[in-house]
Amino acid sequence: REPGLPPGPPTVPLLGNLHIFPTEFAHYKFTEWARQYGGFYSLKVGPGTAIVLTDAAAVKELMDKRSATTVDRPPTHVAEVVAGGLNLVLARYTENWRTLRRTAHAILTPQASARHLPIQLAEATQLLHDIIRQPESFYTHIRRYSSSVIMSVLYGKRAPRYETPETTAFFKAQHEWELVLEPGATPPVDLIPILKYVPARFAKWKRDCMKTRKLQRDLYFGLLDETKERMGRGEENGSYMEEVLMKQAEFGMDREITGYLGGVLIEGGSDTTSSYLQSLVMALIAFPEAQRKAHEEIDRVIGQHRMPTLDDLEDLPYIRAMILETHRFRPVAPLMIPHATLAAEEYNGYVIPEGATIFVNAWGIFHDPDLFDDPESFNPDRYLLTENGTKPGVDGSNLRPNFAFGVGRRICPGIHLAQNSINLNSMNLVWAFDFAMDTDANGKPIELDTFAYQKGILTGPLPFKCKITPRTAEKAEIVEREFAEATDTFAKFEFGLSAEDKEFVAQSRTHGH
Ligand code: HEM
Repeated sequence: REPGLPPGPPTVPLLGNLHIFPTEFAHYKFTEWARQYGGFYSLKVGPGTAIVLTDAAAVKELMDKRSATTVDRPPTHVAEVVAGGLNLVLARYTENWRTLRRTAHAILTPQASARHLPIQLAEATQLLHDIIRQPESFYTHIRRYSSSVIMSVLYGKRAPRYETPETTAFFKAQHEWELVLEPGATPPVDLIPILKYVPARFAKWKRDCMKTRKLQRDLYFGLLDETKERMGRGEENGSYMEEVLMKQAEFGMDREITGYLGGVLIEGGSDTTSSYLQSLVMALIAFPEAQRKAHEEIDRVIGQHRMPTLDDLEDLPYIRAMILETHRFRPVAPLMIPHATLAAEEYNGYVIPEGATIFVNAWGIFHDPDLFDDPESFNPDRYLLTENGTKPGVDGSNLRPNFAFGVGRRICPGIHLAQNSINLNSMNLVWAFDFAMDTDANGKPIELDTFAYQKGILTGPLPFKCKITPRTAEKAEIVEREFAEATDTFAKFEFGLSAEDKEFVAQSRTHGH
């Protein structure tokens, strides 16, 4: 460790801390180290340096205030090979990133996101309808919901079933993408660049990258061309990619970059929202007292005879607190997405070198016992006591309610669309259902493992079993009625459906009536 760097675990020659660098669930190890070395420490990764921030004041200063220097991402050779540097999430600070970001920002404003509420509402009703019919498949129903919303919003084309071909193609491409991005899936090409030049026939990782590239391109450009053709026929339905295509010149987007913008937004929008909602269900089961309070509030404010609407949220402080608590309890991106520095910075008397990777340890901050009372408990009440859920008397002003969505110039551009989905579905799920642990053959409840999560930089619960029952017969009827009434909204997004999807739609509508 060079002099001037913040402290960190002892290093060994050449490797630095590489031999102890966690390859999965890194946020747990990073948090353990934070309790030992403090909220601002360094790790040596071979010749490179990584800084881990587990201190909200340091995050605010370095990531938000000095975001002009901390806006970069570390080099990821795999992302270069697979997406030609055009993946907005992983792109370095380049002209292409700026173009992608500007366009994403322009089409994802709060006002623009509000225009997509009708399809979000309709899809959220289908989610309740699907869970009523097949409660045991709630996990995939939630995944279908988020994938269908993002496809509808971007390309004006929905996914009535989990098995809808575009959804299946996306999940397949995404799975391959996650595999090649997994630490250890490739030799350390970013540390030892010469490895990039091994011919593909000797390097399986290169062939895997090319396979992923093809899967992504087939899907992204297929959807883009379909949107263009639909516009050519005069069948616009107000989707985001229509807007991008119309303003391509104004946004400075060519075909290549436009295709990847759509693709990365499907990626960013699908499993993040579904992981969040799956975590919420898990938390409500594991912490029945929180569920009881949420039920009590929603019964009191909404009553039994109508579904909640987004406007109701204002009158539902406990539900709002529950929504924030879910972001804290199980953040979808526990280490956010690593940033990197464009120039050296100084902080607290230490140096952060140019090109250092910066991990914002959201997990470690959200689970810090000095900030949060009993951080391992799911307890929405903490957000009724203070704005950021911190213990009364502790300074929580370096946090903010949208902290789980990232920092500085890289903050999630999908935040408004995502938060609308989260708000709507959180209210709906609590209003409609009782959630309980599954029982064994003797009727004994089977405890949930609330740490059974997927590996990866974005994470959500592994599939789990539980019992979901509609709270009243009347509520189940209201859902069926609303679902039937959403037919016209759905119809605008149901073009080019496969024969199976058409059949499914016809059947579920009859059922709805
Ligand atoms: C529960 C929902 C979501 C959560 C918690 C979430 C969280 C995050 C986080 C933590 C980051 C990294 C920010 C950083 O590097 O500082 C991020 C980036 C990003 N998110 Fe989201 N996100 C969600 C939904 C969405 C949706 C719906 C979209 C698309 C419509 C989206 C698109 C993106 C993109 C494109 C980036 C990369 C931005 C960049 O690097 O400039 N996300 N998100």
